[in-house]
Amino acid sequence: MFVLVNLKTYPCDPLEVARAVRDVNDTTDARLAVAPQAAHLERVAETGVETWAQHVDPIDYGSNTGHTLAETVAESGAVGTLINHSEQRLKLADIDGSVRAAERADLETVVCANNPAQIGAAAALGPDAVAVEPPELIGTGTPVSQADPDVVEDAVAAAASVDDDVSVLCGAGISTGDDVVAAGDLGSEGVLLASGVAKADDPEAALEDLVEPL
Ligand SMILES: O=C(CO)COP(=O)(O)O
Repeated sequence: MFVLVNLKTYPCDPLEVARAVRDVNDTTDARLAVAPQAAHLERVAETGVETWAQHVDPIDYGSNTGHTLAETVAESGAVGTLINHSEQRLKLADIDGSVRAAERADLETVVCANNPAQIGAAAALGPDAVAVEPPELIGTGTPVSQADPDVVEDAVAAAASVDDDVSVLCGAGISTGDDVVAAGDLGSEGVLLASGVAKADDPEAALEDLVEPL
């Protein structure tokens, strides 16, 4: 299972979480990675943890003030990027452009989507993976794998019907090892989570709990 920890703009110490993700990764067969804010990418990557960006823009080098260029993200040490997170929604053409920009920079891609229909559309753009995250469950602590198992199974079916090579993650409310196991049982190849680790008093303990049954 792939466990991708999105730090959003939570007021956590990104280096503390990065070191915890790195250290717990060394204890498990699961693959763990962290997605800090763009301004923290370089320092987080220097810890040796697998580092992802939260977003790249559908742009190339040039006059794009305030944008995030995929090549700069890669130079900062990221190996992948989220695209179209529920808190950073893009138009379809821009999702496509961001996937192409990430590919140009050799970044792995996870395109997020709200529901199975959008997952099918996202999979058609040829990312490495898609992630289904019902917005109403994000940050609630109520895991999508329990509250809405159909949405995960339907997302897996939607992606497979478009492109078998696109893996499916799920997210929203995931915070325990049981939630991760339930996600896997529904056909998900990984989970995307945030508050369960970024807002935990002890992020390393939270991560150990997440991977314990894997
Ligand atoms: O948006 C999410 C991950 O990108 C999910 O957030 P929570 O894990 O806080 O529900």
